[in-house]
Amino acid sequence: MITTITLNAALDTTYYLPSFTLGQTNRLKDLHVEPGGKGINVAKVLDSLGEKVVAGGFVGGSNGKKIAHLLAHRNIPHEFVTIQGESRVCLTILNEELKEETEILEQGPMILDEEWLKICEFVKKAAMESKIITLSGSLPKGVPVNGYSQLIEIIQQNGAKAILDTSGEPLRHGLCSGPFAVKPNEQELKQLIKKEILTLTDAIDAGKNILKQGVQYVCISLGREGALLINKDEVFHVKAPEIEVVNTIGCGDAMLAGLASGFEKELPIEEILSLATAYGTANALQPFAGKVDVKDIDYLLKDIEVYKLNHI
Ligand SMILES: Nc1ncnc2c1ncn2[C@@H]1O[C@H](COP(=O)(O)OP(=O)(O)OP(=O)(O)O)[C@@H](O)[C@H]1O
Ligand SMILES: O=P(O)(O)OC[C@@]1(O)O[C@H](CO)[C@@H](O)[C@@H]1O
Repeated sequence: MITTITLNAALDTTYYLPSFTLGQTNRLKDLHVEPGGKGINVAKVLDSLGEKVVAGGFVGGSNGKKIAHLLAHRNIPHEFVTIQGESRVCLTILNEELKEETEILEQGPMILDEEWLKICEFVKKAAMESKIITLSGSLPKGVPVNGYSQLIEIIQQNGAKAILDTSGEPLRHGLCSGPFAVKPNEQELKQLIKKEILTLTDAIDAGKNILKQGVQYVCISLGREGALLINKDEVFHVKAPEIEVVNTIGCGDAMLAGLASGFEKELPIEEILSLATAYGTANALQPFAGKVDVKDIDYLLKDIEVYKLNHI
C-alpha cells in the first residue's frame, strides 16, 4: 500500500479565462474546484489507476471538510488529522489565449504542537502498514522546518520507504534524513545547490551530490524536457513525449505517483522512469491537477524511451 502525506492540503480552484489582463476586470468562462495539495494529487492519480492508496495529512475548517467530502464522493480512501485552522485555497488562472498558467497560493493554516504530534503518530502507524509513503508540498506555519526530516526518520524506522517532493529549506532539511527517493524539479534543484543548472551534466552532478546524503534515488524532473533518474550505479534519461499541453499544474505530482507505484512494485529502474514520465505527461493532457486518463498512459508508454547514460 502507498500512503500520501499532504501537510498543506488545498481546495484547488482553477479559473478558466479566455484572456487575462492584470489591473482590469476579467470575467470567467468557467471554474473548477478540486481537492488538492500535492500529496492529495498523488493519491488521486494512484486511485484512478487502481492502486491501493490512502491520502493522509492535515485538513481543517470548511475548506478541509470540503476536501474530505470531495475525496469521499469519489471513494478515494483518506484519513486526515483534523486541525483547528482553515485549510487553504490555491488558485490557478488559466489564460486560454496565451496558454499561460498563473498560480496564487495561500500560505496555509497554523499547525499547533499537539496537531504535529498527532500527525507523527499517524505517520508511524501508516509506515507499519504501507510500503511507500510520499511526503509532498510546502509546510504550513507552525510545522518545524525540519518537519519532513522528522517524518522521514519515523517512516524509515518503521519499515516503509519515504519519497520526498518539496522545495526550499524543507527540502534541504529533509535530505539530512536520507529519504529513499526525492523528486526535485529544475528550479528546486537550482535553489538547493545555489547554482544555475545549464546542462544535463550539471543536473546529474547535483543529483549525485544528493545521493551522498543517503538518498537512494534522485529523480530530477525537467518539465517538457523529460527527467533523469539517478542511483549510485546508474543514470537514466528520458525525453517527455511531445503533446498538445492543456495544463501542466500537478505534472510533478502525477510523476511522483508513477515513481511510488513503480518502487512499490519493485519494477526495473527503466520501467519506473517510463511509468513516471507517462503519468506526468498524461496529467498535462487534462484540465486540472492530479487527473490522468488510463488510455493516455497506454499510448504515451509506447512513445517513451529511456536511455542509460555513461556518467559515473
Ligand atoms: N509540457 C510538457 N510536455 C510533456 N510532458 C510534460 C510537460 N510538462 C511536464 N511534463 C511531464 O511531467 C513531468 C513532471 O513535470 P515537471 O518537471 O514540470 O514537474 P513539477 O515542476 O514538479 O510540476 P508541478 O510542481 O506543477 O506539479 C515531466 O518530467 C514530464 O514527463
Ligand atoms: O504550496 P505547495 O504545497 O508547494 O503547492 C500547492 C499546489 O500548488 O501544488 C499542487 C500542484 O502541484 C496544487 O494542487 C497545489 O495547490
